Amino acid sequence: MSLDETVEVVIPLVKTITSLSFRNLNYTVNQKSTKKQLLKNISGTFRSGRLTAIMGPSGAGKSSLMNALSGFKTQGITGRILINNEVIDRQKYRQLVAYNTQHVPLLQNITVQETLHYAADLKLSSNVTRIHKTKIVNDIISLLGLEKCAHNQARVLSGGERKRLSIGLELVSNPKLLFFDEPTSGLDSESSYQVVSYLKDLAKQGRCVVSVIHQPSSELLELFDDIYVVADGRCMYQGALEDMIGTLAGAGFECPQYYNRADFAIKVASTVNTDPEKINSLMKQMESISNDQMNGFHGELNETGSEKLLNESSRRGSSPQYPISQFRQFLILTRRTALGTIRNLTLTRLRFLGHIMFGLIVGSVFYDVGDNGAKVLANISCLIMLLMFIVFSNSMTVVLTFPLEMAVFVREHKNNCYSVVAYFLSKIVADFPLMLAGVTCCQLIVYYLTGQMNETERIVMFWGICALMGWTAQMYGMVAGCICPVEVSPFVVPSSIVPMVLFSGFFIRYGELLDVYKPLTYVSHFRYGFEGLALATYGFNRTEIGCEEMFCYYRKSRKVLELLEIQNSNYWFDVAGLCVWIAVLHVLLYVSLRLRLRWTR
Ligand SMILES: Nc1ncnc2c1ncn2[C@@H]1O[C@H](COP(=O)(O)OP(=O)(O)OP(=O)(O)O)[C@@H](O)[C@H]1O
Repeated sequence: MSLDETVEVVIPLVKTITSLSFRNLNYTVNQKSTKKQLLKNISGTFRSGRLTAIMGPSGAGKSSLMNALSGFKTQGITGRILINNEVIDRQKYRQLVAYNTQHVPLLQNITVQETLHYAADLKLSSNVTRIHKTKIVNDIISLLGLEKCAHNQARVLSGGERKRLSIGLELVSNPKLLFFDEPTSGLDSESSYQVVSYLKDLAKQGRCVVSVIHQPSSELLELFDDIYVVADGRCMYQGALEDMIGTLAGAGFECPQYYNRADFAIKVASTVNTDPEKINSLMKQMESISNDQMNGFHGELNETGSEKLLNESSRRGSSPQYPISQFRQFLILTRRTALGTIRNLTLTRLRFLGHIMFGLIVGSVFYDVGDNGAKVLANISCLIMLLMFIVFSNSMTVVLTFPLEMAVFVREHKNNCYSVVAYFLSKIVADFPLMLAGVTCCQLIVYYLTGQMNETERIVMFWGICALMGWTAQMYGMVAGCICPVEVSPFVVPSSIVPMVLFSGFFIRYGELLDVYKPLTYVSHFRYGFEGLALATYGFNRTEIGCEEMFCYYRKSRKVLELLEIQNSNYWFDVAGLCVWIAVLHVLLYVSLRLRLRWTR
């Protein structure tokens, strides 16, 4: 943990949560050369069994408070978070909390029911039976009124349905603490009322439910028990809804008759800079209430036996980080990714048919050039074309689909659903077969239509290089999709691949390069791919090339190898070069996933 990460999260060892308190929370971010304080020594308490609304003007720090309390952000945050006045470790805290952010990313091609099932598989212990999980999922579907769309894929859901599904995802593990960031944004008044009613039901069942709410109608506001108003990163009011107007009036802010109470509170909070004296005294009053509450809880807990609870929890020992083993996580994620890929019919079909179409087009353009001494240059061009297609098609499709999956990965990993290793391995395994199938079809069509040598060893060697290039390209796309923002990666991938093509040995030979560029040929995976294909085609004791003309300059394959300056090259060296590339890209992908999580801390 870095030095500035001094949040002391006290994760309770107790089964029943009665209160979540936070003391002197500060949240500071670096902005250019300065530091900006988003939360300023803010304190408060949320009780279970009650639905609490966090309100405040835009930019007051509501989402920042949620991010800090949910543990989704840890960098730059200091202070204490206590549950039942006990300090708990971060790991346990994350297991108790569910955080529904404003925009929950969903896997587009998975249905509502499947999404909840996968969440149950990942979040519930493997001791929970399949039947029990199905019951939990069905209960959530009916609780949230999702029966009508249970078999719809996420991409066709309405805004309200998406919202309810995202809430359902948090309910699967029956968390004790639930945070929602504007769960009604984008919903009509009726859907908003429904969603907040669900939240109220959840709170009534004994959970601690806190929701940021933006300008609620009077009817919606009535559903909340407690209100927490944030103004400029500080607490301006906390307490019961019915006491709010009285408290504000006591501080000199009189609410006009028939005025919406939420609007009035936000209006008062907006005067934080214009009427600082009155607001400051209100904030001081709230701070002293917070202190009193903390002291009160401390007494309460001592009386009701927090010691007993602590002893009980230590007997139970510390719980593992994830509800299921990493191997099971890997299996579930692989299944889910594969299902998503198969369901993405447009892209999957396009990708597969694209390979076949390309094979047919290139094969017919370069028809029968493989064993023709007069068309050697055309055959070599065909090889580089094939490689370019394999690389661009496999890297670009991944680069466009990966970022959305990344958003899901970040959310689920932060929710303690699975490890980075499990996700990393599942991603590699699940995407591999489609790539291999496409590349195999494409290269076989090209190989036969262009009339290359019909020798098993050559066919296998040719296929091996194409498969390794496809694998390299796919990994390359994943790394770029993981590190770069989605607006940048479609540019980064082609523009970084083109220089590799330049040093492949096709456009300019090794001997013709300036000395300064020569080392780059060892870095270019196109060099290994192109050289490997050329050797599989013309190397390995291939002596004569067919010739239908009177004279063919490239009658001997040795001449072709000399033309390309690869007469002394070794096919297995090229295979090794590509394997090194693949290994490095795997390491890079793992590091990028970790970096991605770090950037969102
Ligand atoms: N990473 C960041 N770097 C710099 N400033 C930030 C960062 N995150 C948030 N802010 C700023 O902090 C302030 C509080 O942001 P926050 O999102 O918590 O406000 P909010 O009350 O949730 O607003 P809204 O109701 O508009 O969503 C805003 O002025 C915002 O611009």
